[in-house]
Order: sequence, then C-alpha cells, then structure tokens
Amino acid sequence: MAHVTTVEGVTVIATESLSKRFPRVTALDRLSVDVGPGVTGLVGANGAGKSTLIKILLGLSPATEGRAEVLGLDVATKGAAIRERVGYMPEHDCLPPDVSATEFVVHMARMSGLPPTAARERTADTLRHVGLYEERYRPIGGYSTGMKQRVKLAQALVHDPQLVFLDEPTNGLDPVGRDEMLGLIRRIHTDFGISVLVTSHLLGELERTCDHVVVVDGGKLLRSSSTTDFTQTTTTLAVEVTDSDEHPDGTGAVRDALHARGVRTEDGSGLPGAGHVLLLTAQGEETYDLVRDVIADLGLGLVRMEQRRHHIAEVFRDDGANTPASASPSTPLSAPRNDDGQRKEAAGHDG
Ligand SMILES: Nc1ncnc2c1ncn2[C@@H]1O[C@H](COP(=O)(O)OP(=O)(O)OP(=O)(O)O)[C@@H](O)[C@H]1O
Repeated sequence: MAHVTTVEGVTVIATESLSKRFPRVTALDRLSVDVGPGVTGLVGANGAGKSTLIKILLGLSPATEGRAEVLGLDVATKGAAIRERVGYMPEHDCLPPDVSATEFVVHMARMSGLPPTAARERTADTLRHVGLYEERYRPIGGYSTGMKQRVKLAQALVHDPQLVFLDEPTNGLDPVGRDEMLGLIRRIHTDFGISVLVTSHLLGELERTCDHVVVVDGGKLLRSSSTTDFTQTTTTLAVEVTDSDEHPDGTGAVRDALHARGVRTEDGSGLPGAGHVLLLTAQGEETYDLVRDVIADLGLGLVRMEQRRHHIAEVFRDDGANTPASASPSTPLSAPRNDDGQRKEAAGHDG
C-alpha cells in the first residue's frame, strides 16, 4: 500500500486486498486500489459494493479481511479521526422532514465540533454554495429531490473536510438537476481543493466529471485509471456531413466515394454521442485531405471531422448477460458474480 498523504500527486485512499463478506454475499472481494487527490468516480452496477466500500472507509463497518487507509489513517482503528476529516453524503433519503435545511445543517456542523457562530456562518455559506437560498428556511419535508440532494451535500461539506464521499448524488434527479449536481461536485474540488470520491452506476456522467475512474463489479476491481486513459484518443476519425438536393443522403455519398478510393468506413450512428457519422481509420494527414476533397467534390458541407475518443461505457459490453468486458483485448475483464450467484442491474450509460 502506498504511503498516504494529502499532498498533490499521492494517495488519499488506499485499500489492500479488502474483503467484506455477508452471510450470503461477498460485497467486496480482495479489492486493492489507490486513489489520489482530485475527483474520483467509483462506478459499478447496483450491488457492486460501492456503498459497502464507503462504509468501511468511514470506519463504520469492519472489513472481513484486508486493510484500508484514508488520509493516512487506518480505517480499523482511526474511524473517528477519519470522520472528522471526511464528509459523507449517504445514498438514501435520511433527512428529517420537520426541520429546515438551515436548522439541520447547523446541527450537523455543531455535531462536527464547530462552535455556534462558526456553525451558523459555515451553514449559510455552504447552503449558498450548493444553491439553496430562501427555501433554506422552509421544512425539508416540502423539498424536491434535487433540493434534498443539495442539503445532503451541504451537510457533507459544512465542517470543511479534506475529502468527501458522495454516494449516488445524482440519484432521482432529472437531466438538468443531474448536470447541476455534477457541476457542483466538480467545483467542490476546483473551488475548495477538497478531494471527492463519487459513486454512480451511470458511466457517462463520471466520464464528464472525474479525473480518475475506478470500476468495480461483484466486489472486484475491474479497472482503475485516469479518465483521459479511459477516453484516449484513437486513430479513428468521425466524419459528419450535410445532405444536399443532389445528395439527399450525404453520408452515404461520402461513404461510396471513399469506398471507390479504397477507404473502408463504418457507420458510427449507434455509438454513444454519435449522430449520423462515418468512422474511418486515419492513416496520417493524407486521410484528412482525402476526406476533405471527397466532400468538396460532392458539394457537401462538413459538419465535423474529429478524432474519436473511447467512452468509458466501452469497458462494458452487453453480451446478453450484462457482462462487463474490456474495451481492448489487452485488458481482459472478468465477470465475477456475488456468492449468491446473482448479478444485479448492470451499470449503464446515460448517453
Ligand atoms: N448489511 C448487509 N447485509 C447483507 N448483505 C448486504 C449488506 N449490505 C450490502 N449487502 C449486499 O452486498 C452487496 C453490495 O452492496 P452495496 O450496497 O455495497 O452495493 P452498491 O454498489 O452500493 O449498490 P447500490 O447502489 O444498489 O447500493 C449487495 O449484494 C448487497 O445486497
């Protein structure tokens, strides 16, 4: 296990062969992973072991085997010290309906040891930061899901932690609410320098938000790498063109013209984020020139021509059994199952 400190570039969370067995289920199975500063996504299907890992890292639930450190503190013996330094946003709705956001967050700040005045000031700042204004004086019971998620986020931040664990913070939010929450999460790190471990079963949103992504399935580590490695630039070119009166299927016309010049293409329409696009392998500058000339000769407009990037979702392939699989043959991924043989809902891509 790496030496752990909060200095940029080294590990803030480290686990070594960490296992958690319940009577019928192995929730974590010899998980060894190091997480550095920044925003890290922990992605996996429902039941993959994400919440279990967070509870162990907070010192709230003992591991069956293995060990883990958070901010250099051993989770088995230093739970209280870890919880002083780490904020936690739980997955499920756990807010008291009859008190206001201000009352609740002040209470949580006081529980964290802040004196009364500091607790009130920090609460006001934090609620403003998460986007709760006048409504912060109303009882939480009348809040929307998005507002409740913001209150849960605020209470995780109010004691100015070095690190926060956010368990499925976008759960139950509509696309706009999800984007707002992801923006807030990003700013937790950029504005305050707080490191973030955020869980989700939606791969696409982690791709946009995180510096680093850890993928777990059936309690096992599938992959841990920087988001840029996940979304590496490939030599595949994505080309999208306009249609014209002469060529009502502009894409088809370009495809035929390229085929006539010996360039193979694929239809990329089914890929995440792709519209009506052609994919082809770039063989250097000549390929760009050829595509440009073909489009110009046909009198079509070029909408975009860009190098395609891998999407994190490509580490998962639906082969009928929702089996996670590798994006490349060089990183084979197993398809472990829990002890009870069940596989829960597979991790999805939110487009
Ligand atoms: N206290 C418990 N007793 C028995 N089994 C448990 C307990 N807590 C979790 N599990 C099981 O351990 C596995 C991992 O659960 P966990 O909640 O960590 O998954 P998760 O990845 O967080 O998914 P979700 O987002 O659905 O909570 C699941 O099969 C779950 O049923």
